[in-house]
Amino acid sequence: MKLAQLLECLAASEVSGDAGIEIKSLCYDSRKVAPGALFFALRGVKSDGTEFVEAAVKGGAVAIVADRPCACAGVTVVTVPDARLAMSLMAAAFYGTPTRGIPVVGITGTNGKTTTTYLVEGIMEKVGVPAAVLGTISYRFAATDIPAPNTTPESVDLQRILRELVDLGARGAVMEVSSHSLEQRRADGCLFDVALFTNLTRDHLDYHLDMESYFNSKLRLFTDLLTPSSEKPLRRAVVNLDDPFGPRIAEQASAPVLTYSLTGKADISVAETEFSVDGIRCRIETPVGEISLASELLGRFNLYNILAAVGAGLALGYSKEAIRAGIEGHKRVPGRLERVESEEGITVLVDYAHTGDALENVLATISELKTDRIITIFGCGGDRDKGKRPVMGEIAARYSDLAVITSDNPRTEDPQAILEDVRAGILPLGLREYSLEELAAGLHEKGFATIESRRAAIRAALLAARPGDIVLLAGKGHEDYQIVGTEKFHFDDREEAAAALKLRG
Ligand SMILES: CC(=O)N[C@H]1[C@@H](OP(=O)(O)OP(=O)(O)OC[C@H]2O[C@@H](n3ccc(=O)[nH]c3=O)[C@H](O)[C@@H]2O)O[C@H](CO)[C@@H](O)[C@@H]1O[C@H](C)C(=O)N[C@@H](C)C(=O)N[C@H](CCC(=O)O)C(=O)O
Ligand SMILES: Nc1ncnc2c1ncn2[C@@H]1O[C@H](COP(=O)(O)OP(=O)(O)OP(=O)(O)O)[C@@H](O)[C@H]1O
Repeated sequence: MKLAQLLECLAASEVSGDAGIEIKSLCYDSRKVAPGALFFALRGVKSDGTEFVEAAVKGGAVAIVADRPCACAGVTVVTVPDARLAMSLMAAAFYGTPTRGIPVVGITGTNGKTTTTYLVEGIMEKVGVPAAVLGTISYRFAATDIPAPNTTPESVDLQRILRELVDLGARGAVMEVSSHSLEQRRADGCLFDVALFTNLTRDHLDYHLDMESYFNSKLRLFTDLLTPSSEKPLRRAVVNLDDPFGPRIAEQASAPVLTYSLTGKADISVAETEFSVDGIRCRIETPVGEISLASELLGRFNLYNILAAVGAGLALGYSKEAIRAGIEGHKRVPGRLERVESEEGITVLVDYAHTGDALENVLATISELKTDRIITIFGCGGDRDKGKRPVMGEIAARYSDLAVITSDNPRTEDPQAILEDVRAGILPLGLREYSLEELAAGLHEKGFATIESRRAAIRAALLAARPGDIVLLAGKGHEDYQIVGTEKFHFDDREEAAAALKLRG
């Protein structure tokens, strides 16, 4: 494609050099540049892309886009007000705007994005719209499953992947849109029909600095994303009114809003609910009538995800029947309260919760289900935030009949030292501390244990469990590895739990 053609999608640009040159690829990293590429010099957290212009040209770049003066002999230089925004819009144009003409749902929020994307995918499937799904777990469509280094890929990668999946037959798209990506304008260039807000809790403040900036990043999905053309502005916003930030999003959204709530007045609300270890049964009131459904998803926060998906389905104009069937038949969400089959009536759940907040959230949800005892196996990563260790210890012990502290990617730290940091949060509770041998003899009173090997911990916990108990394996979720030192070993909580259940005989 000619550079001049690509420039048509930008409102402002200044070109020095030949705009008639052919652009063969787009690139934002000089280490990956190919001959004929257009190189975007981006401002980064660690470095400044303009420092790599020479390297990019050496690698074959034929033109540069930058938002600061950046002279480079022999290549065309395009100066724009915002290089990241220009990159998004030009990437969409380069890949033929893959989101044009298909329904596209963008989901943002601190929690619930992954689960909600899977539910919306299920609904789309029921109306004959096979959808591409992009998020934390992978970027996928049909048999194509591309590993996801980021929740929302960089715009050049995002548009390329969307093009690939649409060419494979995707007729819709459901995307998790992270706050980082909104701040860095990775999603401008996507034509969203529906923007959905789940919730906003404290997270990522190392990057966004304060809650207000974090909120403002999320808000961009509902207000001022730019697209290569104005052909399809946002059609509908779907907003969780129970979150304190929800009403602010609803007020400022640029499209008509569909609200949902579990506790108050909203367009979508719940008339009846029943939570159990088998799932959720509920009767949902919507502007087009009631939807009664049963889902295998567990707990209150998944009811929020269901309401969000109902909102997306209604916003797209789908029937109540398709919405019900899509949610009831949804696919397993890897590592999000994912069940491991047990024939003995023990509910074994694998969840990705690896922060204090997430762990408390999951445990509070599980506690609402009618069960016997709760056993939690968890750990904290090495070479990462040490402050959360005692906090997670205290939370796990408070909610559980048995909390088993174990390893979760110790990396280059001494695993025992990490376990000690977690244990320090439990000791003040004065609970009984079980040794491995004592645990083998049975769990007689509330307590905790410290078992360094995650495999041994899972086995000990599952041997101590009895029918009616819930056993939560927290932290790893869909991850299938354990990092010890600098080595990565295969380790999958779901496989380990299945093997441990077999040992019960
Ligand atoms: C903190 C953050 O978001 N970083 C993003 C940022 O990287 P950076 O600022 O560190 O880049 P940098 O190293 O300073 O380099 C600046 C520029 O020079 C380029 N460069 C650098 C070195 C070189 O030799 N040559 C070269 O061209 C880099 O490719 C970059 O374009 O700009 C890069 C290019 O746009 C992004 O790829 C990168 O995302 C990294 C991969 C990342 O991990 N981001 C995470 C935090 C993220 O986005 N997470 C969210 C989900 C969060 C959640 O919900 O959990 C996500 O959507 O995944
Ligand atoms: N609506 C919700 N509110 C609060 N917590 C939730 C909600 N939905 C899921 N969770 C829990 O939060 C964690 C993340 O869930 P999920 O993966 O669906 O969200 P996410 O926004 O995609 O987060 P991530 O990008 O970290 O995967 C899991 O531990 C899950 O059990």
